[in-house]
Amino acid sequence: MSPWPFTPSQPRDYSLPNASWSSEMQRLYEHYNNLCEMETEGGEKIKGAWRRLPSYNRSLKYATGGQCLSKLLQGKARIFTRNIEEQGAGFEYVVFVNKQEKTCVCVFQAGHLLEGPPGHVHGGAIATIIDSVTGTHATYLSGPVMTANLTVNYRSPIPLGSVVLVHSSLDKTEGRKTFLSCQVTSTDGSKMHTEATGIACLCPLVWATSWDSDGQSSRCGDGSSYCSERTAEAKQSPWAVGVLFECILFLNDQFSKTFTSH
Ligand SMILES: CCCCC/C=C\C/C=C\C/C=C\C/C=C\CCCC(=O)SCCNC(=O)CCNC(=O)[C@H](O)C(C)(C)COP(=O)(O)OP(=O)(O)OC[C@H]1O[C@@H](n2cnc3c(N)ncnc32)[C@H](O)[C@@H]1OP(=O)(O)O
Repeated sequence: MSPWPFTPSQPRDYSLPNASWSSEMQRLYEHYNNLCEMETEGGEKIKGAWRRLPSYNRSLKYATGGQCLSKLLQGKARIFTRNIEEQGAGFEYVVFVNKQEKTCVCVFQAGHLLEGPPGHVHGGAIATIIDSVTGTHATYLSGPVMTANLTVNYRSPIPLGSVVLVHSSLDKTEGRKTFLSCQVTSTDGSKMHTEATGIACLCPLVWATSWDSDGQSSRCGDGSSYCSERTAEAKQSPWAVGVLFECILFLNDQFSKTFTSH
């Protein structure tokens, strides 16, 4: 055992295949994964248009500088979609983004703990996966965001255990706001299960600090500036932002305790 309590551990990436994945889930994972890397005529491997985003079960633990404080302050916190231990019982999903097209696709297999109507996925679980995919997409494009608005239209029920595709696309950006559209379809695209639109709002702190030294805004609605590269993976967040978020969460917790104990 290490004498140092904050020794970094290797995070588990929850978006990699596991034994619960159906053959369809596995097939689609391989399909998009193959698009992440291309082979030239000379046999050289180059980056493809798509990129798989890793996924962890805690939001700040793996941010640079976040993992130390998160052991103290966020011991029991878990990302909602990754908090069921049993493989295949909850949300099994993997997210891929296409940087050039500013689109995003998630391969989603819904487990038995997500039941709503008998044999079908709960509407809240569908909204959750949509929120997670559009939130991840907006974060990739614009930086750390909060969902300000999510409008969901349920068109046809999703059978439990089935695999569906969650497509997210960028409609526009306006100041701090990123507007996205989302469709949940069958894997062959023939059936529309759910349609949604959402507005993700860049966190005030990030907005306030997203100015380059030359006075130009570096916020990145066009997905081309620095934040698109640094935000999708929490690992790449600046440590100061991680520490600040942890402190905000800690203070918030302390205030809540103070007010509920009287
Ligand atoms: C604690 C910090 C957490 C930070 C997270 C950091 C990193 C994330 C990292 C990785 C993410 C990876 C994966 C994502 C996975 C899951 C995603 C889950 C996402 C969620 O599950 S997240 C929880 C639910 N979410 C909330 O809990 C938000 C509660 N809310 C607020 O925190 C405020 O409401 C806020 C911040 C949204 C805005 O507040 P504010 O004070 O900063 O700014 P303000 O009100 O001025 O709005 C600015 C402009 O947005 C327009 N606007 C505002 N609200 C609107 C609405 N509803 N409809 C249409 N437009 C709206 C205004 O009209 C104005 O527009 P304009 O600039 O044009 O005037």
